[in-house]
Amino acid sequence: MNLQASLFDDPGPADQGPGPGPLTGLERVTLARGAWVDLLPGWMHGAAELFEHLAAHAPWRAERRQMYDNVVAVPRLLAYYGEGVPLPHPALTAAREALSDHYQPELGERFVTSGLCFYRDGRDSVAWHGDRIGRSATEDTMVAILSVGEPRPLLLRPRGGGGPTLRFPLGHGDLVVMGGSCQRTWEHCVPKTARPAGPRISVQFRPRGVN
Ligand SMILES: O=C(O)CCC(=O)C(=O)O
Ligand SMILES: [Fe+2]
Repeated sequence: MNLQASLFDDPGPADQGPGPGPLTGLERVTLARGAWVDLLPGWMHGAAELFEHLAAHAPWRAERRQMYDNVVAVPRLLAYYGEGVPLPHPALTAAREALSDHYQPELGERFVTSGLCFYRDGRDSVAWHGDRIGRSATEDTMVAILSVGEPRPLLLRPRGGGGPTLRFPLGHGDLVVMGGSCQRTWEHCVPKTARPAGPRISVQFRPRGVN
């Protein structure tokens, strides 16, 4: 059999569309103050196809927020899927369920909500914050983030200072999970950049009551 024929005969993973790989390669980085992050580059297969699907089909909203005396545009597009609301691609459902199965023994519950952010270019960003609305203000929890599209750095620093800023470039199907006290004792951001930056979509999976 020649190579060409064998390639056409083999319905490899690429023919099955986007989907998450195994979570066996996860690597944990232990941070100070009871926080940690788990990392798995390239977890989502077909990440480019998934990016195109989400960019075209998620119900993107451009939000505006009161900022002191002004109403300003939130510098990214947002979409949100609450508990029980079907996700816009089966690869995201598979990702959420795989994460839930993997982390349930440690987390004690499942990931149920999905927030999406679309960073169209380097002017889009999210400022320093912890996801501290709800139970995460007082309890350890986890927020799992899948990134598709071009990489943008996710930065982490201890809340209130006292340590170096860590930098994780995330895109192309990469997974990061922030765990332990990370939302209370650390902050994260995706900074603006003057350098050319291609579009990135992040999908944040969270347990009930964590925002
Ligand atoms: O886009 C990201 O990776 C981070 C998004 C984020 O921190 C949030 O939506 O709370
Ligand atoms: Fe966040």
